[in-house]
Amino acid sequence: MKLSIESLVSGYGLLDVLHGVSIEIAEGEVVAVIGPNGAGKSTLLRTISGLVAARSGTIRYDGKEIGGLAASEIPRLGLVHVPEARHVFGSLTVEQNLIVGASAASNTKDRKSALSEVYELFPMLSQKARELAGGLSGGQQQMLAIGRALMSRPSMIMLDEPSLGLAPLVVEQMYEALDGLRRTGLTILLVEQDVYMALDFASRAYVLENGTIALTGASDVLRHDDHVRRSYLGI
Ligand SMILES: Nc1ncnc2c1ncn2[C@@H]1O[C@H](COP(=O)(O)OP(=O)(O)OP(=O)(O)O)[C@@H](O)[C@H]1O
Repeated sequence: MKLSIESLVSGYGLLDVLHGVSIEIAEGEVVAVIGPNGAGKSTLLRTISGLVAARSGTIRYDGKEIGGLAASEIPRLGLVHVPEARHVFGSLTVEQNLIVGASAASNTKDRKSALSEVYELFPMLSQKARELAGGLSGGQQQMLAIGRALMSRPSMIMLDEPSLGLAPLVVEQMYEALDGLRRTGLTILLVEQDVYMALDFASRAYVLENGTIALTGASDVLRHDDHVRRSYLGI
């Protein structure tokens, strides 16, 4: 397994948010986590990437326990997280923002080839390379945040609600761009409130409710599940 999480408990202060979550993602899989507001989806990604400490349970990445590692060590293992808040540097150009994402250990040649890979995936970023990131639209900033994460050449990426705050047409454009990313064979864990988009994009999904996995299955099966239809698809 690429990522294997067992009985994960985590939270903030006195509050437990995840109450024993177990999920598995194989190499090259595209998996979504869906669920209502406050279910703990972002907390799950933050715990995997070391921003929130796990209270118990195990998190294995490429077979290695990463549960106790610092947030700065995890991207070095090839696992990157694009958080909900995009945090692009508005006063830097698009290209400068991308360079910030390159691994500190990389040399100029590595950076150049990482840049051209990102530009190939997201041609819009290449067209706007010399423009200030602050002038980009929300959707373009989201793509920049994803492009920046790709600069370290990860083997797995976690995306937290890439559609948040974007107009429906922009969401569709962004998922078209993400389709190229999926076709590279990268392992992807996607947290998404837009359940239609999530089930279209991922081959499998977990439904997280109140900090526990309520349901899991292939996207095609979940799309026809009564609970998913009633609670998330409004059918
Ligand atoms: N930094 C924090 N400190 C304390 N409580 C937090 C913090 N971040 C989130 N929470 C609480 O943890 C619970 C789960 O939040 P989380 O953001 O993981 O949910 P979510 O499923 O991602 O929902 P959303 O889609 O609203 O982001 C919520 O009750 C939230 O209020």
